[in-house]
Amino acid sequence: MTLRQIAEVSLPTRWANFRLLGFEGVHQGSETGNGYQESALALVLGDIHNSPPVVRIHSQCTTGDVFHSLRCDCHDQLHLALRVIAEEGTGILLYEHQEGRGIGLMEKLRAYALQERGLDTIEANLQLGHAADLRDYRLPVEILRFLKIPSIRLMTNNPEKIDAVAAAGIEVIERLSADVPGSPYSEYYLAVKREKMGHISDLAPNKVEHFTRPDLIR
Ligand SMILES: Nc1nc2c(ncn2[C@@H]2O[C@H](COP(=O)(O)OP(=O)(O)OP(=O)(O)O)[C@@H](O)[C@H]2O)c(=O)[nH]1
Ligand SMILES: [Zn+2]
Repeated sequence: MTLRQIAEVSLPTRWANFRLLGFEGVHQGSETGNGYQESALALVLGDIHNSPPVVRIHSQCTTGDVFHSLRCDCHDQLHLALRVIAEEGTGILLYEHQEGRGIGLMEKLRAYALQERGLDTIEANLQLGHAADLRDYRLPVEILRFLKIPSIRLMTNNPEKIDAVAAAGIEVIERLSADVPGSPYSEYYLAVKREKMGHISDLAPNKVEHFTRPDLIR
């Protein structure tokens, strides 16, 4: 992958005055010559080279991030990460555009519709012909390399993110919990992440079997 920095600007927010860096990653084509491009944002605060910074790799979730959907925990996780980085005075939030665990927004809506008919998040993806999780973390890892970050404190409950960062040679010296309180609308979704996707969580209220129907309360 070839990484290109697009621009660096100031981004004052309610939490802190971040530096916002845009990046484009160009994946070289295979023998067919079909390459593709993806983009990501890095919100950077403070001196990230003084000690291993807090890093959050956040996957785009339009429904949660923009519209504050209660079906998932994304909105609260995004705010938690920005707040913790502001409190630490230093850190990096990487916002990558693999919406819907990589299937895209329209396919995620199709998956939501299937969930309203009783499937869980994994079953819905599979029914649509997708893997349970299509994401890879090459672009965020390349950005960390570009920023010359050898070791980090990673905020996540997803073991795959920890493994992807470590496999790329960036040391994860600490995992910070990404737990946020759920809602009645997200309980089932969170239980499936814990029990079927191996996500780590200190909040373990209900088991998947406890639910007689998906997380949708009409
Ligand atoms: N396909 C699909 N994607 C979903 C669904 N609900 C949320 N997402 C997407 O899931 C992504 C967030 O991933 P999560 O599995 O919630 O959490 P994570 O990023 O893997 O793990 P953490 O670092 O602990 O937050 C975002 O891209 C959301 O758009 C769903 O029901 N189906
Ligand atoms: Zn979400």
